[in-house]
Amino acid sequence: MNLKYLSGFGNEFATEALPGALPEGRNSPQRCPYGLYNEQLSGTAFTAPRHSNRRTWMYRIRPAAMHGPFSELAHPSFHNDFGHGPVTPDQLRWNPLPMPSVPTDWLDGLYTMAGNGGAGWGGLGVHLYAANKDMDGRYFYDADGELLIVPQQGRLRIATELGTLEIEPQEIAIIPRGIRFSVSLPDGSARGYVCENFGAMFKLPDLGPIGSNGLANPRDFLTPVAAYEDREGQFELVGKFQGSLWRADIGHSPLDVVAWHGNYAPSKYDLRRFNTIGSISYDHPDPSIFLVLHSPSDSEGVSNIDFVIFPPRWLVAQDTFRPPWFHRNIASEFMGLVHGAYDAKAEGFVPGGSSLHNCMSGHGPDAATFEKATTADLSKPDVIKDTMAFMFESRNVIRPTAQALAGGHRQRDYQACWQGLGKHFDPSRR
Ligand SMILES: O=C(O)Cc1cc(O)ccc1O
Ligand SMILES: [Fe+2]
Repeated sequence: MNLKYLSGFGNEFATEALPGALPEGRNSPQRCPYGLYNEQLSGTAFTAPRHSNRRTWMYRIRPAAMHGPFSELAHPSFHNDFGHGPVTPDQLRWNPLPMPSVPTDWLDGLYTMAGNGGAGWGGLGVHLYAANKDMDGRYFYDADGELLIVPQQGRLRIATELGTLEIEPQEIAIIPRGIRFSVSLPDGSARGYVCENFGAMFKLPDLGPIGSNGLANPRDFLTPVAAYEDREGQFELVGKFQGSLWRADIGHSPLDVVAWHGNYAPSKYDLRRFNTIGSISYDHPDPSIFLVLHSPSDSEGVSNIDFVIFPPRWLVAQDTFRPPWFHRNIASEFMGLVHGAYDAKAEGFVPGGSSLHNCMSGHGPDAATFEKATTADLSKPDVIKDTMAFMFESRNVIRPTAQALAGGHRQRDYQACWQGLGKHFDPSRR
């Protein structure tokens, strides 16, 4: 099936899977076309300013209220328990999660690595997934946060209330809080990362002196057209609410929206479309130049989450150490690698792997990268090809979970990558 999309970031979209299913000139007619129910889904306060107000009107076969009672659902590895006690300032790194050895769907395959805050007070959850089974007859929604899904291996077909989107590695999907969806795996298995955003919805950054184009361009965000399932059976609805999972029986597919209009909708974006901007004179700019999306906080210029990528690009800066510099930040950085190699790490940071450098913990290029970059011939440009790393950066410390710290995929020798850095200081030589 060829999927159809509407183009634009946060636009007012209108789409119908049956002609005339969207009422004209009003949202709540006495009777909706085709015997549908209407329902509003609000993602922001009713009175939020117009430029940030997000809501969608759905015309559906049955209202979302129709399901059995919820009971708590145990999940061994997906949660928002980021701990309260001491947290190590160590630099941390992990290998990819092993693929499951038993049939595991996307929801069951979620594994929480780190996070801060929670539903209602902002922050983020950082999760991995590794799955090998479709969520057949299972539907999920997250009442706690918006989901930014970053596949690393295998495509995801995400059937949502508002239509179906498919993403492959180097693409991302954004699923707004509360939207119900079900994930299937066209390649049979899949692995990747999820950022659960407890704060303000992701938006495109202002461009300042860059001008009116550049970085992620709004027209490259794609939202699915309306598509509905008219399907009855013994299905399961799983909700994430206040950090816990809840399940309810549901006798029909909740993906039964025949038409909708509004600006609160899932979207996808191909990271390869990012218009990368960098230095063409000297020095390595701050990584904010690679900002794709951010979740703002109440303090101007300080993000709840910055989603930053490190895409293929040319490095031409003169008299410059071209890779990322050594640094310590007020912000905390969780990184993942979707494809290829990352320019600050010669080895050890592998596709599907993760690293965490928290507030004020020193980090930067490993010894091999430092050696290479300080002796490189700068008369020629370097081209960084076949790479796609990303960072979830947060204003608050990203606390690793107990399972991530104890996990078999943790690289306990990570700090060794800096121990080979030689002492080059010589007071007699400038
Ligand atoms: O730590 C990292 O590798 C990410 C990063 C990259 C960069 O170019 C500058 C700062 C920064 O935190
Ligand atoms: Fe960093």
